Amino acid sequence: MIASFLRFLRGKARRAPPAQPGAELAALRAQIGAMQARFDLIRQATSDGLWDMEICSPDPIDGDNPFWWSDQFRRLLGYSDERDFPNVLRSWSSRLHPDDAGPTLVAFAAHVHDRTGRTPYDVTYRLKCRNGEYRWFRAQGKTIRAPDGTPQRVAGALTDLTDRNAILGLKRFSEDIIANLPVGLIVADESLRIIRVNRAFLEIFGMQQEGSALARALDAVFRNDALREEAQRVLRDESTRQGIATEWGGKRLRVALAGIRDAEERRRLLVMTEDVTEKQRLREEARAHVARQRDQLSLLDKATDAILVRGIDHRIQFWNKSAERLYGWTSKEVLGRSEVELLYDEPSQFATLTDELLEHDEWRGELMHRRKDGSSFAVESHWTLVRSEDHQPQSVLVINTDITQRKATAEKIEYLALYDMLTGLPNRRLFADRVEQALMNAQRHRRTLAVMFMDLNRFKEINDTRGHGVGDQVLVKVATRLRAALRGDETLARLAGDEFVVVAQTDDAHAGILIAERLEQALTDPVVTSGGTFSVGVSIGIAFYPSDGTTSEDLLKCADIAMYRAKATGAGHICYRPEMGSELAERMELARKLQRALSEDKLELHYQPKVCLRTGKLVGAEALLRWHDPERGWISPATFIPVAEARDIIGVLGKWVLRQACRQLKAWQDADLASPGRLAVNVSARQLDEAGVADSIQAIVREEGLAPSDLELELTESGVMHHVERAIEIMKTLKRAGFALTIDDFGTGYSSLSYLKRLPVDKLKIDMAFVRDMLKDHHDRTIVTTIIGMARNLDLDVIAEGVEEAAQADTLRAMGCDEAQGFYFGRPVTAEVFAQQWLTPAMQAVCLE
Ligand SMILES: Nc1nc2c(ncn2[C@@H]2O[C@@H]3COP(=O)(O)O[C@H]4[C@@H](O)[C@H](n5cnc6c(=O)[nH]c(N)nc65)O[C@@H]4COP(=O)(O)O[C@H]3[C@H]2O)c(=O)[nH]1
Repeated sequence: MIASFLRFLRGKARRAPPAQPGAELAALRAQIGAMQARFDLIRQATSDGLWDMEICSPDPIDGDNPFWWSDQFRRLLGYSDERDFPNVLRSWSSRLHPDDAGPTLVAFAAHVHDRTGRTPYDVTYRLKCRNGEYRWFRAQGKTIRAPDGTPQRVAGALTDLTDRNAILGLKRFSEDIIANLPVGLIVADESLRIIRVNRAFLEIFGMQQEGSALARALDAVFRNDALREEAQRVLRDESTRQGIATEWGGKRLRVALAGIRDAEERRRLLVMTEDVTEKQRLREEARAHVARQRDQLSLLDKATDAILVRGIDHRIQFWNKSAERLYGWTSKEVLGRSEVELLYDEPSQFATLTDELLEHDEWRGELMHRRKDGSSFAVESHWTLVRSEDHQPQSVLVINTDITQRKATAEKIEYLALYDMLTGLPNRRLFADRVEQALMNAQRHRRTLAVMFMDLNRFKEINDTRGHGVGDQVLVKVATRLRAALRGDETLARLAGDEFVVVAQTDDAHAGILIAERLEQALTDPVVTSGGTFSVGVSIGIAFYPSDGTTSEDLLKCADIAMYRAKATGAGHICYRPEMGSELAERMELARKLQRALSEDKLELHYQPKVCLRTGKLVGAEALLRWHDPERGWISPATFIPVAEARDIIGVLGKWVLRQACRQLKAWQDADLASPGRLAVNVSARQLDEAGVADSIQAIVREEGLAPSDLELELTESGVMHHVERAIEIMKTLKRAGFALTIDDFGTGYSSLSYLKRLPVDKLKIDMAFVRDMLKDHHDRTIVTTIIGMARNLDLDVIAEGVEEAAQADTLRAMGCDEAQGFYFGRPVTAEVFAQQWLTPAMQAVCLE
């Protein structure tokens, strides 16, 4: 525009016709003044900057070329006067943007030099303003040339593009935004007619941009009148309304309305529609996921195991309720803290295990962990490495089970496997191990080993009569005493019941015997329990390595055999001898058979008469036990009674005999027969060891309907002397109860006169060994005479047993013996035979003449 104006100016100037010089000059001045005025008007009115350069240099882009700039030109760049922006080309060229300077100057030079005038000058470039900011300008120019094309001057205008570009760009930008918005957008007029619609809207509703579809578009949004009314209200009030939920073709839509005004102040309705189907699906999925997770977490909370999740940085991310209970820290206290610092005393172990986990993705094992209160406890820990989708380690799921109880149980099981619960002593298994070790040691150092088998003497009876509680107390106290009697390298164990064993390194057999004596000594004092005080003796069998055996089984067996011998003989301890082996086997077999015979009621009593030597009349009978074994025939009580004593069968056996004898006597009494007198029953020395023996004897007699005075109890002299004090006590009780008491086998037990005086007995029975040979053996005769004299002095009756001949009976009568018993008067016979022979009136006395 400016260029054409310049053209017009120049054209006019050139076309002015020659006139009168004065008038012409005046006209010309007037014309120039008018043109100047018009030019000034244009210059001031235009927003463009004007420029002009006279070409006086061959190089049009020489910086020193004089240039004219209009004030507006300077103003566009922020300058106000010529001093800041001198009238030379450099003022302009030096302010070109470095990227634009080259092309611009080239275009300028090309235009000026092109004599044909066909190269236009119309360029866009950036110029630096006074405030340092670059602004876009469009420059258009035109070169005025001589007729031969030589450029004479070049002038043009500069238009500021920056603001215009910004407006146009903003418009384009906003249109781009609207077009590319993922939200469907409609602009509607006041009648709710669509003015504009964007692509997203059409996509949401599956429409093409054509009239009928667009007409339906609003219907699609405003499916109900309420919504339409709402839209009109928003339009009217220029308000906004968001979050309106509606549906279209199975899609869930969220609509927002806004009432606005356009540039011309007309009311417009913006309808923004978002397809939230997928978003809502994802939200619902996320909600379900969260709910699921919450459920899972609550399940994890219900788990009895401590479950935690730690990050790869070891910091705790999850901590369930059981973990809170187990460790004492709440979830709040531990989240974000390092598991290793919290639970581990040994971080190095944690580091090693973490390396293992990273290698194998899993680790399981036992660990010691720390609680909040500082206490340590054992856990079984299971670690699982959780990896991300790209297989990078992400976190570790840890499940910890408290195994304190399990470990304690395992330890207890282990303890029970090796130790006796009651006494805390090693049991059979551990003892066998210890013997094996001792054997290896003894072999290596060529030493002797003593293995001792011990059995308590009165234990079964204590257990039976006072109950297991008291029996246990006895065992515990005995164990304590035996242990105290041993040295540290001597092992004591309890095998079962009242069986204890010892293994000890010894220099010789004598050293072994000394240990046994120490053990016996330990039990000399009575054992005091809540159920009574008991004298508990012990029988000890000793076997030596290597003389008696080289294995633990052999040594124990030999010691066991020796123990039975000790028990049978009443000796405290006995060392094993090879011949004991077979004897024991036989005795054990016998004991087994005896027990069976007793339980099967295969035993019976025979009765032997006792006769008054003076009158020849029956004064009583002795009940004698008989056992007929189908294989071995009749077995003598002299054989099986010691076995019964050694095997603790004697208590039961004795009671059976007493009860049978009582029943028989009662039967005779109840029958219309002559009185058999007192019935004598043998009481074994071992029976006296039983607790409450006096009570049980009385009870049986009472139960069978007899009086103690109906019975005579025979106790062997040796048996009484075995535990004389105790025997005296029991005998006193029995005597007080009314039983007649006789010392059996008198003369064999070495009882001293002092003891004899204290024994509350009625009668002495001279052992048949003296009676048998008294007529031939002067020595025996003297003994018999002495015993009879002693009895007289002590005011006791005396009876002789084993009287087989009349001469013996005569002699005994002559000696002053009161009664006699023996084959001469009658053999032991069954109850029926005895009744026939002795209890019918005619048979009441034997003829002594
Ligand atoms: N050679 C010979 N022997 C005669 C004569 N008169 C009796 N005998 C036997 O001598 C033993 C007498 O019994 P004892 O001295 O109490 O000796 C008894 C007694 O100590 C014990 N005994 C027998 N029965 C019982 C019982 O029920 N309980 C207990 N604890 N011991 C019993 O067994 C021992 C042996 O009993 P038995 O074999 O029955 O032997 C009986 C009897 O059969 C005779 O003139 N000549």
